[in-house]
Amino acid sequence: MPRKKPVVFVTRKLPDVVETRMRELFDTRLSADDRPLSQAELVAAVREVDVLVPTVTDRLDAGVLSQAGPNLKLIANFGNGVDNIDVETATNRGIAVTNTPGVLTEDTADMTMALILAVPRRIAEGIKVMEGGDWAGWSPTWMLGRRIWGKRLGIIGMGRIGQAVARRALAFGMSIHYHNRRRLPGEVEDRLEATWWESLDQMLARMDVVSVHCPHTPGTYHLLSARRLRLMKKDAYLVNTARGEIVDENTLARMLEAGELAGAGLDVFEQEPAVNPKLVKSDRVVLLPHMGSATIEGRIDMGEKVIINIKTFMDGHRPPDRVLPSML
Ligand SMILES: NC(=O)C1=CN([C@@H]2O[C@H](COP(=O)(O)OP(=O)(O)OC[C@H]3O[C@@H](n4cnc5c(N)ncnc54)[C@H](O)[C@@H]3O)[C@@H](O)[C@H]2O)C=CC1
Ligand SMILES: O=C(O)C(=O)CO
Repeated sequence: MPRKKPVVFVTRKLPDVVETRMRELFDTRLSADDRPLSQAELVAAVREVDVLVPTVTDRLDAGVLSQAGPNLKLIANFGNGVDNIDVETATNRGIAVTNTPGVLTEDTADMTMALILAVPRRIAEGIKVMEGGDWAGWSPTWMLGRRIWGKRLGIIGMGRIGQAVARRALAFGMSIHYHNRRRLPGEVEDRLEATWWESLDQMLARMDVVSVHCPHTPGTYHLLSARRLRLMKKDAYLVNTARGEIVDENTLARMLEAGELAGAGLDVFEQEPAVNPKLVKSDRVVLLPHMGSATIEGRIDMGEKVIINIKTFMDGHRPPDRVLPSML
């Protein structure tokens, strides 16, 4: 007799090709309307299904997980960051967690590099001028930004995305500096011409551009606290495509307003989709709606990873992208 297909609940609309394959392989319940689920809706889902496929917009906290039914064995996150899931509680309850690392590295690094270029070179302001029909012609002293070449880039979290950003920035003539939980092997440092800073505080005080690429965990919440943001040079720029919670957004907004930092490029925010109104008003920032990994190719690759993780797990093997609390 053929084995019963696992019941898989997908919280958001995924690319058609991914949904089609999921329907072929699993007893798949797709999102009826593409919107974040409420906590009550998540509870209803985890009570019933074998596998949940959430995204960054679904908060699977201890409260929700405590109500999981006996069938729930896997949370296969459609996303790299797992800060939307209480991995420890899930693991303690015998629910495995997987994510989608690697396939969105290059896309997110591209978007980061775009912000590293866009903010100092005032690209968004230039676009506004053109859209407003306000261009009075070239002038030697108008719309001057800051040169990228020769500047110091400080990367916080030199993992997959951090290193992919370093490769790009090196090609733009920036000098690469990084702070990471662990120092990289010598050959990787040599290839990236990267300087390691054991002290984040010391690195922050010397960089022209700081780019955030560590995960959001209890240990990195407000890693860029008010105190640390104030260590940055007044003419420095901050770029964050990791998670909003890593930066004290209110302090950042106040500092930008007061001219205590030159600018910021942000793809992620503390209370998404809400954005601090001071940031929205500021000419010193480029804001993006969490679109670091938003390519058609990337989203299909993420879907494939989710499918492989579910299939491997359901076939009784260790899924390739298992996340354990000790990894966070
Ligand atoms: N904007 C977007 O659309 C996307 C955002 N992301 C975010 O990017 C993050 C990083 O992704 P990957 O590079 O693939 O992860 P990764 O695990 O390869 O790299 C993270 C690095 O941060 C380091 N780290 C951890 N805690 C640290 C700390 N306290 N101080 C300094 N370094 C620390 C780790 O040692 C590791 O080297 C994800 O966790 C996710 O939140 C990921 C994909 C898309
Ligand atoms: O995968 C992630 O971590 C995201 O932020 C969305 O791609």
